[in-house]
Amino acid sequence: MTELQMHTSTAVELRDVVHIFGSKQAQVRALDGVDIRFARGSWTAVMGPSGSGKSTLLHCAAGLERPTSGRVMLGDHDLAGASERELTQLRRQDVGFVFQSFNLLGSLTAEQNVALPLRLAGQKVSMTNVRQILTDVGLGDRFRHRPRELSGGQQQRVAIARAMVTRPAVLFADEPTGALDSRSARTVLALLRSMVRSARQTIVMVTHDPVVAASADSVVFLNDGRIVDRLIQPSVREVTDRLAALEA
Ligand SMILES: Nc1ncnc2c1ncn2[C@@H]1O[C@H](COP(=O)(O)OP(=O)(O)OP(=O)(O)O)[C@@H](O)[C@H]1O
Repeated sequence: MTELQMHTSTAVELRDVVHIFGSKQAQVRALDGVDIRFARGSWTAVMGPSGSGKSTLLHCAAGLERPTSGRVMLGDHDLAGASERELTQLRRQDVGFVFQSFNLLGSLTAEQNVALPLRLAGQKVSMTNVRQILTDVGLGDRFRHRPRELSGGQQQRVAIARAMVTRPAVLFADEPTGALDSRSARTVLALLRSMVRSARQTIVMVTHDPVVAASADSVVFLNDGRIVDRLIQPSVREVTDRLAALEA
């Protein structure tokens, strides 16, 4: 049995999801009937041309955006029926995010930023654990630094540490290696792999980089708000070729 075949349960599922932005005169159909299932303990990269709907897919899957129609299941929870309060609770307990903009709080140190999701969820904060995660992302000597005292790549790693600290069932990441040099990117990709392998966490990641995408178990391709292909354990070359064909 392959690693992929062992994944039995579903972490996230989108069923016929449509998402329309804007009013009648200027409507954009960002997602146009998306059906996809992300198995527990799997790592999926989402790729596609600019404007194809990748971020919208991530936001709908994570419950940050309510789709215009269709259903989103997060584990056993149907997000369509969830109240704002239930959604907030789900996001705090079951979901981690890494955004392109990092979203760190400028007045807090790196370790305070990482500890924040635990505090918000009312969980006990172990500073040893927080510092271990910061050390894992290569910031063992930056615990007390504030975001403005860190480089863009270091801030991105704090954001990754913060998303990992609650050990979320699903981690959603938008360009998680976008601001990193190739060495830091490799460290982060190895961390993501270990989350999937040892803790059976699920990762859904948007990326423009074929090398990063090929680190995942599978790569989903979007075009004009529709899923047009899915490659299982592709090579960098296969990803590059498929993307080039879509962007042509
Ligand atoms: N808040 C919004 N209001 C109106 N249109 C939007 C909004 N957000 C996104 N869109 C439109 O929806 C479509 C999909 O956007 P989305 O950000 O999901 O694409 P993407 O594939 O992530 O793009 P990129 O690779 O450039 O980040 C685009 O045409 C975009 O202009």
